[in-house]
Amino acid sequence: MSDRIIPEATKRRMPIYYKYFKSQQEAGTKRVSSKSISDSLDIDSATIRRDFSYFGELGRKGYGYNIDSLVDFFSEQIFGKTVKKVAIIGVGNLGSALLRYNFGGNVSNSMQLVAGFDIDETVIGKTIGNCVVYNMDELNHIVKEKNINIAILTVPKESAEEAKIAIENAGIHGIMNFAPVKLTGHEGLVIHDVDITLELQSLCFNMKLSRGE
Ligand SMILES: NC(=O)c1ccc[n+]([C@@H]2O[C@H](COP(=O)([O-])OP(=O)(O)OC[C@H]3O[C@@H](n4cnc5c(N)ncnc54)[C@H](O)[C@@H]3O)[C@@H](O)[C@H]2O)c1
Repeated sequence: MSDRIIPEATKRRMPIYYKYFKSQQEAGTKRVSSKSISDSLDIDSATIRRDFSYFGELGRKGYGYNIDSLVDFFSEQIFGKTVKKVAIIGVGNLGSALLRYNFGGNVSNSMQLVAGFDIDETVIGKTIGNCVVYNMDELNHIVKEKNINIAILTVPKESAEEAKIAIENAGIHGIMNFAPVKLTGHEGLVIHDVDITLELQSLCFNMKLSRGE
C-alpha cells in the first residue's frame, strides 16, 4: 500500500466498496469497470480512481477490475487476516436487537458476534441470537477464551465510562460506542461513535439541498 495518508472520506467509502464487490461476486460477476462501480454506488469515477490509487495498481486501464481480487483485497484491508470477534456490552433494548440482527448474517466470514455482557441478573445466562449473555465479571476471561477484538457499547450513558475501562482492561482495542457520551481511551484504543440522530440530521440537510430550499 502507498504510504500516503488515506483521507477520512476514502476510509468511510471502503466498506461501501467492499459491500458492492461482495454482492457482485455473489451474483457471479467477474469484472467491473470504474464506470459501473460509479453508476451503482453514485460515486463519481474520478473519486473511485483516486480512492483506489491509495492502494496501488488494482486494475488495468480499459480492462476493468477483477471482482475476486477486489473482494480479497478489500477484505484484507478492512478486516486484516483474522476474523474479528465482536461482543455486545449492555444487552438491553438496543444490545439485544443487535444480537438478534447479527450483522444480517452478511459478513460472518470476516466478523462474528460471539457474546453479550451485562450486569443485570435477569438477562445474564440467556441466549440471544446465537450468543450467550455473560456477567460483566467474566469479561476478561471470555475475551481471552473467544479472542474478542471489538466491543459494541450499548449501556446507559452513566455506565459508559466504567464499561469502557472494563473493555480496555480486558485487552479489546476497538469500541463502537452508541452511548451519548464522548469517551477517550489509551493510545491504540479506537473508538467510533454511532449516533442515529446525526444521521437523521444529515438526511434532513440532504433533503433540503435536493429540494433547493
Ligand atoms: N447512538 C444511537 O443512535 C442510539 C440509539 C438508541 C440508543 N442509544 C443509546 O444506547 C444505549 C442503550 O440504550 P437501550 O435503550 O438499549 O438501554 P437499556 O437500558 O435498555 O439497556 C442498557 C443495558 O446496559 C446494561 N448495563 C448497565 N450498566 C452496565 C455496565 N456497567 N456493564 C454492562 N452492562 C451494563 C443494563 O443492565 C441494560 O441491560 C443508551 O446509552 C442509549 O442512549 C443510542
